[in-house]
Amino acid sequence: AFNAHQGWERQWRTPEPKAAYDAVIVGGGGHGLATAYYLAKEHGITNIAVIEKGWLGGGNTGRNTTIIRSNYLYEESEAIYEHAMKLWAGLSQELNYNVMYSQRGVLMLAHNSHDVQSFKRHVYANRLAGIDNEWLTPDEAKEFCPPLNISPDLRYPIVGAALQRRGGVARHDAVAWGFARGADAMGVDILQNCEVTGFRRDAGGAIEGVETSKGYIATRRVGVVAAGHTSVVMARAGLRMPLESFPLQALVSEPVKPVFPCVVMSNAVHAYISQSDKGELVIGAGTDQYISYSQQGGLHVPIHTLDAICELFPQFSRMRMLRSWGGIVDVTPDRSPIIGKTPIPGLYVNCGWGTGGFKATPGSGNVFAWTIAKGEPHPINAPFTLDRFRTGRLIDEAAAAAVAH
Ligand SMILES: Cc1cc2nc3c(=O)[nH]c(=O)nc-3n(C[C@H](O)[C@H](O)[C@H](O)COP(=O)(O)OP(=O)(O)OC[C@H]3O[C@@H](n4cnc5c(N)ncnc54)[C@H](O)[C@@H]3O)c2cc1C
Ligand SMILES: CSCC(=O)[O-]
Repeated sequence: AFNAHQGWERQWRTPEPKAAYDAVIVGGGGHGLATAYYLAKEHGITNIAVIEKGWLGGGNTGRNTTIIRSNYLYEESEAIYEHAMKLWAGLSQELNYNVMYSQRGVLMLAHNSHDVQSFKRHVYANRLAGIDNEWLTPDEAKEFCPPLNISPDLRYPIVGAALQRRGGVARHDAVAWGFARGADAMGVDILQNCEVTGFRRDAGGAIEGVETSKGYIATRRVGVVAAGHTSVVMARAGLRMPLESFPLQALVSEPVKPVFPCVVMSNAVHAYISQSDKGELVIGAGTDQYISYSQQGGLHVPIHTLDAICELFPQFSRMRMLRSWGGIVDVTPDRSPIIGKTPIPGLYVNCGWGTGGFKATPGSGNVFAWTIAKGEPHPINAPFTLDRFRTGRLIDEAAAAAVAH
């Protein structure tokens, strides 16, 4: 808000680092800020620093297409994404900040018999878990989303769709700002433009502090929530992570009147689309197929996605695209996150959300805060161990992770 006397009121302080904190969160994205918020709010730990090398929300949290849903296959996944969905429902009230959460429905298109089998399996699994998901015929899909082209002449005709009516979108910036303002109000220091460059460990190997671009900070608890850079940060602690980082691109069109009622995703043609409250069509692509820490990608990827969008929604073929961008998504071999302890005492990690972690933001921060506060994982994130890649107890969500992988 603009204040005639103070100018733009600060939503959060810009403190200098203290010499020591009870906990440090590496990464000022939605997951990191949510973790700090819930550490303070639910566990009474307020002497915390969130250390962000750029500006808060400038990573994937501020670059994603904001799709929110919980229609994943395995019970472990259903639990964490549903935990998030329940927190999303009251998040604007919780933060006293309008995160513009809109449950407009997420429609996942089936284009072939494999898609039909896969999505129907998700529908049945979700219903067994008490999660809404329903199978639609092409005509029913078009009734729910009138712009959809269900002509049998399509290169990849639509043969059905899975609809999660509770799915939707939210405003990504507001999520970061809301958690940042709430955490700051409880005494959390958010240190922007400050990069974690290393870790210090005591004689027993436990964490005793972090090196940063603004000097050393002592702490016995560090939570790394660095998304696409997690592998880089954890390597500085001597840990090699089962992650690969890829560019994932998105783009927006010129703003138009409300024309698109829901979210539509298509795995087969690598495209997903919704319309922002400002009127832009928000369009997402699949990942570029090479490992990179660039927040840009190849032009061929959005062009391929726009081909698919124009075939699915011919009325958009003359829309002008305003801008495209990329983020760096950290992908695990089974497309499920890693949230928990590491082999280094005092070092915790929350990563591997790949192309689909925005939807988990409040749930992820909530259970990661529990894990850091108590030194043990919450039952909801307990299955998402780093060790599963050694034991083989994988949680394979490649199908549910959907379009982008
Ligand atoms: C184009 C695109 C579209 C997407 N669409 C969706 C979607 O529709 N739905 C969905 O659920 N998910 C989506 N995602 C994925 C989602 O954005 C991410 O999984 C999620 O936002 C990750 O949140 P985060 O807070 O962990 O990461 P970020 O928001 O990336 O935060 C990590 C932060 O760590 C900081 N950092 C890194 N290294 C250091 C260091 N050494 N020191 C200090 N700070 C450091 C970074 O600067 C960054 O700000 C999409 C991603 C992209 C890129
Ligand atoms: C970028 S894909 C979005 C999702 O996972 O719902």
